[in-house]
Amino acid sequence: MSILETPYLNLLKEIMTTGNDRSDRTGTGTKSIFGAQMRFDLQAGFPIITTKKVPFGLIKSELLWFLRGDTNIRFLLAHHNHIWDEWAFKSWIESSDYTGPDMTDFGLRSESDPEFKQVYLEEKKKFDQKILNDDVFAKKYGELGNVYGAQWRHWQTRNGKFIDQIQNVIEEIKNNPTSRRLIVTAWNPEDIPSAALPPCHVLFQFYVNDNRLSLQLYQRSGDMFLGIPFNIASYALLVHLIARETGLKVGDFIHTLGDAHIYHNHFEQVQELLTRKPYDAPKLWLNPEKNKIMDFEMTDIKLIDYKHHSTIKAPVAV
Ligand SMILES: Nc1nc(=O)c2c([nH]1)NC[C@@H]1CN(c3ccc(C(=O)N[C@@H](CCC(=O)O)C(=O)O)cc3)CN21
Ligand SMILES: O=c1ccn([C@H]2C[C@H](O)[C@@H](COP(=O)(O)O)O2)c(=O)[nH]1
Repeated sequence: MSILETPYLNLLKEIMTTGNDRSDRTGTGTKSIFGAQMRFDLQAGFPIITTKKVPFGLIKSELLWFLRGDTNIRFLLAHHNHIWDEWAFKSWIESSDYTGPDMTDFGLRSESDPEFKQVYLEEKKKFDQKILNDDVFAKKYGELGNVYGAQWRHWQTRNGKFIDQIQNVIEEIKNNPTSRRLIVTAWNPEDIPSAALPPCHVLFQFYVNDNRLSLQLYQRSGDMFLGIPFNIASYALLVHLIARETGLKVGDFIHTLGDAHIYHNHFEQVQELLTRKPYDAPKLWLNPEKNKIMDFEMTDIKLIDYKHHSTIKAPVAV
């Protein structure tokens, strides 16, 4: 059987050997190429990376969070998902309400200074607890602004109305499957200056052929080691969910990247990953009793036979 993650492994190799050395916003430094594409046949299995352990539970809770139109990290914390913490924490420590120890540049500093890392982890733990237990605090500091959930489900128009792009595209897929306008965009130029992190997965388009639903994503910036395995699994899951609601089978997921990069402090991890032999891809199980994306909960979504190598830890660039 062919190995589903081959396009991912090949792209890692290509960036390691031909990538440009570039400085970046986070001060970490990357090797990067511009313009790349991976294609995954979703009939052949579920494209989750097997050469390291990818925490699928976090991917499920993040996607359900987007689909709820939620932009507050409280829902994620309640599901033990911490992948968005740093960006909320940043707005907290930069606010005038924060009076704790100096947290300037906490991302990079905690990598080089173990003593500081302890102080930082303590502060972040307190922050997370406060988000979970204090409604007023959560409303003010758990909010990430107009991130994916907001743009997908309640894009705000000039005249104060809201557009539900997900509901609209589902209707269009059902009623007008050959449409070439089956698009959802998260990139709203008006919101970019105020966003904690401008959207990385910027725009996606659906395509229906032979009763199969395909999706192509344009991602402007991809952290190949940490972010991309999440993004691949997340969009593959989205195709399955929308296919379920529209009564279609799954087709391809095509992942198109702008700046595809590997951070300098991920090189060793990437080398280690590339020595590993991938396993056959698992299958996705969706609760057969559910048909509407909004009805899906964590326990309605499972991977069957996800065989994988061990976790490889890597620091996230903030
Ligand atoms: N530099 C950077 N890379 C990203 O991938 C990224 C951002 N920033 N900012 C926004 C989101 C948050 N994302 C993240 C953040 C952290 C992990 C991460 O640390 N993943 C670990 C597991 C974490 C855990 O188990 O809690 C991994 O091994 O995949 C992954 C994606 C993706 N995005
Ligand atoms: O879903 C995501 C979200 C973020 N990333 C990565 C890509 C970059 O490394 C950073 C974002 O930094 P920018 O300077 O805004 O490009 O996060 C990802 O891979 N996937």
